[in-house]
Amino acid sequence: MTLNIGHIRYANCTPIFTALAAHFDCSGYRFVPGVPAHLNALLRSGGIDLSPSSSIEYASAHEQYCLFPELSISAIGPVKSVLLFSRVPIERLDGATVGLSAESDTSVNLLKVLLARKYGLTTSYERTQSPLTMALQQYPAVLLIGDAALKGAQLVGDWRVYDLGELWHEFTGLPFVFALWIVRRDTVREKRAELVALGRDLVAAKKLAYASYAEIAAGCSENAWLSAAELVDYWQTISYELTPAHLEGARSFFRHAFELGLIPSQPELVFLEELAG
Ligand SMILES: C=C(O[C@@H]1C=C(C(=O)O)C=C[C@H]1O)C(=O)O
Repeated sequence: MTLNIGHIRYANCTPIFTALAAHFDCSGYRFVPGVPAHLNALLRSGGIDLSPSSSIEYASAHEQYCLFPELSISAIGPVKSVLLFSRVPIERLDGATVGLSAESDTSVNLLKVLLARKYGLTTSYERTQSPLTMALQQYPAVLLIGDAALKGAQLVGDWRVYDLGELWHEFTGLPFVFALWIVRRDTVREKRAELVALGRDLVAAKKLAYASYAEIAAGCSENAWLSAAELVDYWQTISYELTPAHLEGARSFFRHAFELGLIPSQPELVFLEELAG
């Protein structure tokens, strides 16, 4: 039975997907590319079975989902690819309308939590698909994620750049979990054995990837716009683990999001192996 797996088409996912394809039998998998917001919608509707996807998507519909253990896309401090570009110091955004990446669901809510709780600001938000320099003519500040943020950081302009992983770490002292590996419970009922095998292979692929970042960087398409050394540095910045500290960071984010009315409830973090067969 085929497993339909979301593949975030960002550089942050390249190591694990490359290692999975290089070392494991992927003939039972169909990979569905997309940006996180698109993959979140596919997960919700059953268009895919599982994906590394926005942690807030898990929180928003957790009755439908469970998680793979030991895997995430997180940061313990700066992340390099979730950036607020701002024409004014962040403290001066009170009353402003901030432009938001249309690709993100977690980071837009992280920004809302930080501006409200760390800085005590009241702000409005609008989604935008405009390129950075155009968007910054329309909004005093713009949030980008993924490859668009990495590319934005290469531009020189009259703006400040705030790294949301770093701001969260300053605020809480905790890791921030941007993406979890989210699995539909429907799929667990139908394809548990395939999911267990994939979860095991992904953890092994992660470890193989750690040992071969330079080789993966040399062979991947992203090195057309980010040097191999910068890619390795980026992957070493990201934390792909899901330790108790990561879980504490996720719970803390969900608590703030719930208190601000951004999610309907505070979810339990339920893992695949905890679901009855
Ligand atoms: C670190 C990142 O984490 C991501 C951010 C996401 C979001 O904001 O919804 C979702 C998946 C991750 O790719 C990034 O994309 O730069």
